[in-house]
Amino acid sequence: MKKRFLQVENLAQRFPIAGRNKSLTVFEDISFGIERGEFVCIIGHSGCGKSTIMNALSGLDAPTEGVVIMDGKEVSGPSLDRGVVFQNYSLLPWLSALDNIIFGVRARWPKWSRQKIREHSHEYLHMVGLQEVEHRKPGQLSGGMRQRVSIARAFATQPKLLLLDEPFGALDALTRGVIQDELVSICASTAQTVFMITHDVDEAILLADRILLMSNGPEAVIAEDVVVDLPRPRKRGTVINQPGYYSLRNHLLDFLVNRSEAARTATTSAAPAIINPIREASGGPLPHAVNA
Ligand SMILES: Nc1ncnc2c1ncn2[C@@H]1O[C@H](COP(=O)(O)OP(=O)(O)OP(=O)(O)O)[C@@H](O)[C@H]1O
Repeated sequence: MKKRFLQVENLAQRFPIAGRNKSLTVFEDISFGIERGEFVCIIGHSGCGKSTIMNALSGLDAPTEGVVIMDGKEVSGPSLDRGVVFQNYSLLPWLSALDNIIFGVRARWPKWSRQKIREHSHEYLHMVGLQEVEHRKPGQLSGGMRQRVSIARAFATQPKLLLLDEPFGALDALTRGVIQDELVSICASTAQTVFMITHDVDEAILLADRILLMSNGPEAVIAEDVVVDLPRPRKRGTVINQPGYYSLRNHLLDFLVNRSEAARTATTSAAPAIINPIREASGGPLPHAVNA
């Protein structure tokens, strides 16, 4: 079997239940892969185990069983090869926006000169449009600006894999849209490999090459590996006009509303079924949108 850049093999996670001689099986026998340069989103109801999978990919937590192999090496702890952006920004409050990025860049390339580190960090602050506020500390920035600094810092360290855990969850719709557009263009220009958790079906369609659909927990499975067969570059305002957009969107919503519970017992194989709703629908008329 062809090995992908990131290979997740038979992952299981169990946590002891306090005061009981039992454990909680969050998921078992999860396998999937990601190609270099791919953008993969994972969607599933609250508590199904998305963050637990991300923790295993980042190396922050060891799985109970199974392995994660990145670029031929087993993930056995955190590494600067993997950048993580959380919902709550995790910036250092005593450093300016620019110094927060410099901090990450210096850790990544300790032998670089001060000037090179500064220029490189500047470039990424510029990329997210924050050059005007480089001297401000996180407490003097809006939530959206703070999240842009986090994203700039993560991209500036050029990790082999970028892990995004609902990075826009706390932002208002307008700011979220602006940063999504930035993410689309940064990913297009850097071919960054990304694994992202989101609850937002439209965001996943805008950004992803593939969307993994997770059944409800406990004992969750990745039931489907949905191909997002829409041309790039995608734009927020026009992607909805692409043929097949609503077939894809309805497929995802139908899973979340109607199928995510039963999928847990219906899925028998560790590798999820590969589904291409756009291609499947291309022969017939497009269905109407489901109200989200
Ligand atoms: N350290 C831990 N100890 C015990 N149980 C845990 C631990 N971490 C996670 N869990 C449990 O594992 C399950 C999956 O949690 P996880 O945070 O991965 O879900 P999620 O899909 O990311 O949820 P959400 O969308 O709400 O963030 C939950 O039932 C949670 O309570």
